[in-house]
Amino acid sequence: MAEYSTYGSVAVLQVNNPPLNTFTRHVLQALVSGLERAQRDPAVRSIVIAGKGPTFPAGADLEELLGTAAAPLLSNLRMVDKHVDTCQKPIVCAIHGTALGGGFELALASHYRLAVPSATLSLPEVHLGMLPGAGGTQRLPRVVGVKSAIQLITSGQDIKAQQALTLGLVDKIVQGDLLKEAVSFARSVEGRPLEDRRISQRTVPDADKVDEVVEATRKTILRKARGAIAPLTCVQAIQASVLPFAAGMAREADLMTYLMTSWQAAAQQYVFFSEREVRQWSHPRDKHINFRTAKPTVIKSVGVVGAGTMGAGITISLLQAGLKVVLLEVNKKQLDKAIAVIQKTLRQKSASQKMSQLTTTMDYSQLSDVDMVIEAVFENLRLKKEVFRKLDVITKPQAVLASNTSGLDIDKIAAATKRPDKVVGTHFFSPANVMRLLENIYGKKTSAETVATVMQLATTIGKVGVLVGNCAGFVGNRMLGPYRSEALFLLEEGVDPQDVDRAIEEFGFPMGPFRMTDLAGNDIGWRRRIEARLTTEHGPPPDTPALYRRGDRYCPLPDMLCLQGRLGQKTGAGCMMLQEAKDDLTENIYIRFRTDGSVFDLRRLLAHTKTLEELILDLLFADDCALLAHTEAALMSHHAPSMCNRYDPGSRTALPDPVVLQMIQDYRQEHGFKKRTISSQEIVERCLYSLINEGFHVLDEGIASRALDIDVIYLFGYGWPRHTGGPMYYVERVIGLEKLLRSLETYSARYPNHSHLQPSPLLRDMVAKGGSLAALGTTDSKL
Ligand SMILES: CCCCCCC[C@H](O)CC(=O)SCCNC(=O)CCNC(=O)[C@H](O)C(C)(C)COP(=O)([O-])OP(=O)([O-])OC[C@H]1O[C@@H](n2cnc3c(N)ncnc32)[C@H](O)[C@@H]1OP(=O)([O-])[O-]
Ligand SMILES: NC(=O)c1ccc[n+]([C@@H]2O[C@H](COP(=O)([O-])OP(=O)(O)OC[C@H]3O[C@@H](n4cnc5c(N)ncnc54)[C@H](O)[C@@H]3O)[C@@H](O)[C@H]2O)c1
Repeated sequence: MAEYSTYGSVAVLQVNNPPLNTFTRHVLQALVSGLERAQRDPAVRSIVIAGKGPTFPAGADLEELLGTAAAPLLSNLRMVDKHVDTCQKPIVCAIHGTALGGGFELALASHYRLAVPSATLSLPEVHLGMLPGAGGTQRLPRVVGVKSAIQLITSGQDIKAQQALTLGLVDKIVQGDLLKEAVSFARSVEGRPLEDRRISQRTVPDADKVDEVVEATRKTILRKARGAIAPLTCVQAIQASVLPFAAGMAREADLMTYLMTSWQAAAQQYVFFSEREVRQWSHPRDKHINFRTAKPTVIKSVGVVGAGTMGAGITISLLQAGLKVVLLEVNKKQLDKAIAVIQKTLRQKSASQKMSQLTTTMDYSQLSDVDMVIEAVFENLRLKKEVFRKLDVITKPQAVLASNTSGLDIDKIAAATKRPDKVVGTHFFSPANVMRLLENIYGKKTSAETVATVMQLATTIGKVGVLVGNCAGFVGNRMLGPYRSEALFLLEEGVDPQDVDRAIEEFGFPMGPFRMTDLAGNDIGWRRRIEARLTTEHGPPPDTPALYRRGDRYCPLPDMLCLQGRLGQKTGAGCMMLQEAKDDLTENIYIRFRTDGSVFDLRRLLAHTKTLEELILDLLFADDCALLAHTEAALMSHHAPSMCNRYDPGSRTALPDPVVLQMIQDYRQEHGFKKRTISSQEIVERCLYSLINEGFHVLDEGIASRALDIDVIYLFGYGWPRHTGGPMYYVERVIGLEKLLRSLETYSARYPNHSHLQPSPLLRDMVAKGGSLAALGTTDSKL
């Protein structure tokens, strides 16, 4: 637990609790005993504390901190702190690996800190809904000042050894044998006075500015982590660092107790463990196929097809993980743009050697040797099938073929190949090199080996892979459907898009549904609805009532906006919408054919001949890249106005757009909707409860095997606020399943045509029988 040895006058205490040397009560007890022994032994004149194996202690053991062992753990932790802080012999911490939380706090309580260059230090407790409760909020500001301490503690960010040296958090970077160096360092400081080495005895350097700093950061925190109590509580504790040390420690302890007993701490710790548990996947249809039994294929090289927004991001992720990538694109201009984006991003990460792992091409035969292909072409089934047919012929037979589709049928795509067992969905989220989620979708014929391969790929590239079944929209986008519909219905009844966004953002989302649609592009959903024949490029399908589709309520407002060319703010850089362009609804889209230089009005072409998708497909399969480039350039030069908001040039701040507000008002009048006042609570409930209700359907159908899979998808892919634990956790632990059921019953009685408000049978069943979401997925009953 903590091995004791001596090297002449130096006692060495090595924490040995593999794999992370976390502090359990027994480890701490062993540390206390070791410190007492070293203090008692007159031959010992200095002490070194280190971690055995791969790391210095990574903090308190969460299983114990959260369980019944919390009290002895905490009392032992305080005892260690006291022993270290008052020790009359110099204590040197020798840091390697990750000195996190309580581990870093132990180091701060010691007199000297040495670290290897690769060491990382951090106080990540805020991510667990807590604060650094072993003196971290009191000692860190005494070294780096209140301003930096607030920044480091409320972000929980990593501090690399070199930065720690600059900040004065470590005294020396050790290049050679850490333990040997630490022992010799300890020997060199024996007998020196210790009072000025005790951080607890120092004063906070920027104490006079504390109120000013706190006020400024409080605003940022309120904006960035709306609804989360831990960051603000951390600030309160740090604020107390200007008090005498003992008073500050007492304040820290009180605030820590408050946080540890909060529902948010429990929610965030659930998130921590769920993020790890999703790796322990099992095939929902056959539990014998799981992370233990299925062996992944080794992937060393990956082909990426399509160098658009997603293709470029996916390529960056793969290169950063050290994989070889062949990036294929049919549009030369787009390829050049993607290369520039990739180069720039990797340069920022000073990873120039990674560029040498990239081959770019417009020739499919270059994919003949890759271990896997990830397709990221336009979201069109016909095109994707065509691409997979081609890939099936060109790539080696054992290569895995994955699609980054946002929701198309994986089985239909697989059917275009002679290797459906090797076809799988790998749904990345935009920006693909930043967003942590990888939603992996197995089809009917996807083999266990293929599933294991893409789940392993997620880990290799630092993503959180979640395995889900195949259905329209899979888990994430399918659940988003009802949420978006309900947001639109709220517009009909009287609220403005900004009201909906505000309510959802106050709940904790970084962006409400309308700002999100503006950012992603309103045309994405429009194309999907056109493909699903819910609408057409010219308006509702013939003989279709304006407000109904297939018997269900339908809000055509987004289609109407698209028809007016209000396609939303494109995600590409510098694509802010301009007011002048937005009001020009008569603007046309032109295609210039290279062959004869003639210009066609795309709208007229669409009206008389084909759909936009079909037209683009024809152009693609004309195998004339220059022609495609012209088409895309023409499409891009069209200044599409935003859907609901106005964006001043160069700004991302969404402003209400009077044109849209007027349009909604006219729409209400035309369809006889009476405007009424709607509370934020109703907005949040109707949007989020309908999303969560769909989550119950997803579980019922076995599309997701566990509630935690859904939570992880929403936390890592959709910006669901982390402090609430995810949609399913939140509803079960905070709202209560019974309350959810009653609310859905009330809303569905009021809106009988909103089918997504009808409570799911699984929810009813669970409320009736008192079942728990956590227990779902541990039996095969529903799968
Ligand atoms: C008045 C009150 C006083 C209170 C005093 C409070 C003291 C202090 O302020 C509180 C803390 O220290 S809070 C703590 C502050 N510290 C943190 O927040 C550190 C959190 N940990 C991490 O950030 C990462 O695990 C590392 C970067 C350490 C390693 O990353 P990696 O190499 O990718 O490895 P991996 O896959 O991530 O983990 C491997 C296995 O270990 C498991 N496990 C991990 N940490 C655990 C823990 N603390 N515990 C238990 N288990 C923990 C993990 O679940 C996984 O289990 P599985 O069964 O194999 O799935
Ligand atoms: N953009 C998002 O937010 C997002 C998120 C998740 C998933 N997706 C999915 O990822 C896929 C790509 O989306 P995107 O946003 O990157 O699209 P995009 O329009 O930015 O890029 C698509 C690229 O594919 C290229 N392409 C078209 N046909 C090709 C072919 N036959 N061979 C090679 N390249 C071809 C196009 O030239 C274009 O550069 C879609 O299936 C989409 O649904 C998108």
